[in-house]
Amino acid sequence: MSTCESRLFQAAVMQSWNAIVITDADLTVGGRVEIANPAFCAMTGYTLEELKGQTLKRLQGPETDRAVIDELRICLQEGRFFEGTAINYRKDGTPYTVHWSITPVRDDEGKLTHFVSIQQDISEHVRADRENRLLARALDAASDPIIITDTAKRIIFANLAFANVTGYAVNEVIGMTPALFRSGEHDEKFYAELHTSLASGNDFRATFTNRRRDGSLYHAEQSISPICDDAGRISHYVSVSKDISERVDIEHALRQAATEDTLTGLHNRRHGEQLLKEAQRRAQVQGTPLALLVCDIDHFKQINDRFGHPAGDRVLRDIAHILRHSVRSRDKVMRWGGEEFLILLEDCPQAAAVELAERIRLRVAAHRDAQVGACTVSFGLALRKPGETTDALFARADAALYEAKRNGRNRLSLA
Ligand SMILES: Nc1nc2c(ncn2[C@@H]2O[C@H](COP(=O)(O)OP(=O)(O)OP(=O)(O)O)[C@@H](O)[C@H]2O)c(=O)[nH]1
Repeated sequence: MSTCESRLFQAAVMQSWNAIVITDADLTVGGRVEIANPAFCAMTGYTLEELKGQTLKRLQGPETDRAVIDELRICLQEGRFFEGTAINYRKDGTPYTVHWSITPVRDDEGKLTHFVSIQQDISEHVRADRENRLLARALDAASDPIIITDTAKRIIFANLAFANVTGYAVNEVIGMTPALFRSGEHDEKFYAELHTSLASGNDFRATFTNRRRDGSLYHAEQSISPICDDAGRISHYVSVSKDISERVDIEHALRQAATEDTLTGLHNRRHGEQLLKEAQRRAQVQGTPLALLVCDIDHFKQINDRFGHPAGDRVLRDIAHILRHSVRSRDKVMRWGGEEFLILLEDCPQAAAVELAERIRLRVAAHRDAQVGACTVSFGLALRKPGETTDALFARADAALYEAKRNGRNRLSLA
């Protein structure tokens, strides 16, 4: 090697960020330090003068892993390369975790002359790694579902509670976006609010309806918060949720029980009265037509008497089904009493209401129950007059129904 090259190598060793120490190969005492660069001195706290001629055993201490040292010794004795990690101690007694790679150096005759050890203090890395593992274990132990996503909305962490609630294994959701759990129950406005809130650095809290792996839905009270990096830029989002399906299901059942007729699934009378009042108010304000169609099954008592109550119930359900599937989606069909139904038609002119009643009449007449056979329905139709109350409107529709019954049934009568 030329003098110039030698100078260059020396400069490289001295300026290296990695700690470099070179010992002789006399393993009877343990290899004495010949060269140590400034990074090594800074790491250990010893000066070159203090290290020179000494073995590196002085860096070992109570927590130094004996097994690693034994393996190191065997490797060096056999003149092999060694790589390993152990705890060493600085001059002031503080421990640090060091990673070594030690290369044996031989002379022209192949005789071992030195060992070059390149070392790195990885204490910070080990500490951060331990802390990360502890945090991951803590998140896993949390009973509430937690996920962390990156800015591309990809899931980078999901805890066990999340896996339990969704039915997905943790590794199945890593790399996916939360769109995987979309139920279709939320409109675009909901997601727009979510994105606006998070993009402006605010938390977003809402009750989400999500889809599990098996397709079933669950309800979660979810809080999503942005997490910022050291530069203050949003780098991740953490979502903590609480499965509230049981509560939502109970609330839903209670709401249904309060508003729905159990036999037919139509709006019940109590809820129907409220819907009627709301429709009447809208018609009043907007000046739009409001039609009320009262529909009653003809001779229903005879059906009960001849075929029994269960057959009567079946007919009620079938006719309710026909009514519901004959109207527009915005129309309201209610079970008003035993065999009497009310159809509320907002913004519906008389001709359209008459046409609808006729359509229903024909469909009911065409329907055959295996036991009961065919049955018919009669209608009374009233169109709201300006300023008319719901009671007065209903009374006129009911009177028209009475008229239809009196005139032979299976027909519509106009108020
Ligand atoms: N199966 C069954 N029957 C019911 C239910 N609610 C009321 N009813 C019966 O419906 C029948 C109604 O009889 P009516 O009011 O005399 O009327 P109708 O026999 O249909 O005669 P018209 O209306 O004049 O054609 C009664 O026998 C009630 O007991 C129900 O939920 N299920």
